[in-house]
Amino acid sequence: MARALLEETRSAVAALEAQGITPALAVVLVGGDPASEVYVGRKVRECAKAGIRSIEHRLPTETAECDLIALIDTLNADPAIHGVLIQLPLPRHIDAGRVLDRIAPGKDVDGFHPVNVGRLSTGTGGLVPCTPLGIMKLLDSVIDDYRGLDVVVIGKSNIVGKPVAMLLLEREATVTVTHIETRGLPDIARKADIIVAAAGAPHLVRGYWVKEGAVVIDVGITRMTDHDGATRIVGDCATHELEHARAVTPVPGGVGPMTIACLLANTVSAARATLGTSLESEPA
Ligand SMILES: Nc1nc(=O)c2c([nH]1)NC[C@@H]1CN(c3ccc(C(=O)N[C@@H](CCC(=O)O)C(=O)O)cc3)C=[N+]21
Repeated sequence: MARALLEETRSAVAALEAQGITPALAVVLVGGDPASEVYVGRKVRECAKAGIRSIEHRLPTETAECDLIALIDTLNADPAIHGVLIQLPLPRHIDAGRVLDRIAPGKDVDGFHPVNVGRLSTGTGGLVPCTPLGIMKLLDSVIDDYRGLDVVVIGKSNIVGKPVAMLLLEREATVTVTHIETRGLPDIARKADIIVAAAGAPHLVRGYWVKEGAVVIDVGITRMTDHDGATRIVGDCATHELEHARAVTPVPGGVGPMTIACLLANTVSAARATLGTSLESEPA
């Protein structure tokens, strides 16, 4: 599915090119967190394949918050840049909230700006966070009517848990948002037609938590080191115990690649949205 979405995005990029717009994504990485390096590398590579121009800004860990803000202002003001992504986590001395608030909402391809969060919670458009968007596309491939379905979201993050709950509510599912402090989680989960596991707790969701025929989305990506020193990525679900589920997303190779494909799709949406406005704001 991620490959198909990237293919669609490539066509959409070509169509925009024909109208004189090359979609461009600025990716800002502060510090050298190894996982972030991997993700940013992947984003930049996929952009190239899709024909999206990507501009990497790598700043040292000790970058002052005001300098990062100044960079965001520059990117906001640059009409050739359509998307701005600040890779998280940021170093501790930087207030991530203040930084994300500074991104122009129309360029906020992560959908983390309060304006986009508000739009999502009122169902009034805006840019939607990439992981929740990818999760909905995955779910849409097996579910066509969400009305009245019981969904249990495990995890209450601003990046996954809360926004995916909003999207599912919009489809009139009955959504229960839980987290690691929730009491009786296995019993709550067992009622679900759909489980979205986004707690960042490896193999949290066991076989007996999952109802026969449920659809399970595994958002976890915990890096583990084996006895032999090899690293592997472990999800939030004990997938080998979920043979009775209707469908389970794999880790790796499930939600992660969809997240990146949706980031590119959001960049194209942001670029397309400038078409109407830039014509109106240009002097005749
Ligand atoms: N501003 C911002 N936006 C993000 O969207 C964002 C972020 N910061 N910080 C970190 C998280 C994490 N995230 C992932 C994206 C793709 C994979 C992915 O493609 N994973 C592969 C495996 C990758 C690997 O080998 O490590 C997979 O699941 O198959 C994983 C994680 C985006 N994030």
